[in-house]
Amino acid sequence: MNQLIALYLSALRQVSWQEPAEFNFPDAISKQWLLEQGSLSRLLSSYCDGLTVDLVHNKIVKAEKLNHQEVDLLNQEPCLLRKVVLNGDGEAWVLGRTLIPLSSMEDQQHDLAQQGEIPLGLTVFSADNVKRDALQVGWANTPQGDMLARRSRLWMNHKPMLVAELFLPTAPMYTKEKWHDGE
Ligand SMILES: C=C(O[C@@H]1C=C(C(=O)O)C=C[C@H]1O)C(=O)O
Repeated sequence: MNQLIALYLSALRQVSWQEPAEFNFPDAISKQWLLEQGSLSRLLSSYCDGLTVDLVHNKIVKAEKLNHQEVDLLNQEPCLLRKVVLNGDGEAWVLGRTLIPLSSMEDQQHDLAQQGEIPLGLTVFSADNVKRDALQVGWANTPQGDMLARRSRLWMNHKPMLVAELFLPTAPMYTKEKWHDGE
């Protein structure tokens, strides 16, 4: 793994997560991005010609490796740990770290362990029953400066996964253009 990505992932793990109602959002645009309820992959796709995924990690972690918050939000059980970089037109925009309990991968239409370089959101949000909850936001203190991050639990067919996302400096969230309206 690229050393910078490893540092970003470590900063993402150390975010002190806050409730959106108590968070001081730097501006309205970042607030809209961080509170997005639909698929982030879809939203990012609307800002570029090609959204691509670099899969940097895709392995099972033991239940004991989860921290207290993760256990509270999921369960104490082994998970698939998936780490990706989402690139818009070749530029690294978002780093994603997802924990998918093994029980959440059972009885799904797709084998999430074989997701590879397809954005997870495209698969999850194609399911009939999708819900997002437990959304929290925060700052990641990285060697390149502070970057916004969020974490939420996605339910796919009533089974949870925990997705943390770090918005890298070139992400469209930080560009000051007007909020994209799909035109
Ligand atoms: C969870 C979503 O999918 C995105 C895709 C990810 C992946 O491919 O691993 C990780 C984080 C997300 O930003 C989404 O689109 O909302």
